[in-house]
Amino acid sequence: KEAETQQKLANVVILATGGTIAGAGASAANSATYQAAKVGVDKLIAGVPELADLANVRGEQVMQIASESISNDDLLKLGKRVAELAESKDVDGIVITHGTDTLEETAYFLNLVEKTDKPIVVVGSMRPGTAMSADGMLNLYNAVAVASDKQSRGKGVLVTMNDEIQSGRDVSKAVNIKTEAFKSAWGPMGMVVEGKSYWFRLPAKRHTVNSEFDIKQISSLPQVDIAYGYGNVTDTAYKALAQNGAKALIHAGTGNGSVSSRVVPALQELRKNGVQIIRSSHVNQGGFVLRNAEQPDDKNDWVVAHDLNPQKARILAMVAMTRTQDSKELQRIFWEY
Ligand SMILES: NC(=O)CC[C@H](N)C(=O)O
Repeated sequence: KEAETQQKLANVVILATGGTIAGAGASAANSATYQAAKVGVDKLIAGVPELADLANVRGEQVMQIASESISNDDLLKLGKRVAELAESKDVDGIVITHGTDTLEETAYFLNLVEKTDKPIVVVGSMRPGTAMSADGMLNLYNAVAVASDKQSRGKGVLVTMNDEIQSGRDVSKAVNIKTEAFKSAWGPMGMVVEGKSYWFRLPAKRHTVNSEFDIKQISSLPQVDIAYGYGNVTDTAYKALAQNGAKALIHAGTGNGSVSSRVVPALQELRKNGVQIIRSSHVNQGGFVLRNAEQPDDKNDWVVAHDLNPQKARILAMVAMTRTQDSKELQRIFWEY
């Protein structure tokens, strides 16, 4: 009988990378003061025995770090392992446990480069498993539920936090400390309740199987950096980043990606020297940058990031620049993904 149920259940692999979902604090009252990336994947799985009702689950420890320390090489390593598993006949879905600080970057990266329609779900938690009202167990249960559900196929990389199913492209950490940390300007795609998914929206942007990018063809990512716009800003950071080897600079601009008159000449000069300039907005949850609004992008030969926040714009620029150095092509890619 047990063998029969196992056959019917989906096979889900949990790739663990660290973060608070693998965190541990000294006392149950430590919801914010604790060490991330302490608990191994087998212990995480053993902590939620109900996972066995949803899927045949097995775990792999890909790395064990706090997500603010994830490097481009880590992204490539994870992306390549996801692709290998997605090709395997006996894998139906993949869950990635991840720190929440850069979860949105990894989810968007995978959304761009994984050529599969199998569900890929990225999940984290805001409180360590040792804390009162820890959220990791339920978030993980929901992630495995979504990853084992055929309905989740072909919808791009997903994020399950706080009972919601979010698009990995759109979602961003908008609140810290609280468990309702992840929001999208365009709303969640659905809800997951007691192991069942309820869908309401589909992504309109190109992703996974419809993407022109493929992790198998990417062996390194170019250096792309971010500089922040604010009152009284100088061009020091922009120049220093370029001097240090940045192939593209993401301007984390004020408002609709506006650029201070003290910074404009440096960015024009850098573009002439071959550095791509990409204007985004650091407005929380709703930056929206249009070409030639605020700055003459056609004249300057700059690119706009549209609704992508600066950290997501960095991911797309890196992936795009593995294929093209042409600013018009880059702009097309920024409209389509
Ligand atoms: N809630 C979290 O996961 C944050 C922990 C840590 N800073 C990380 O991103 O991995």
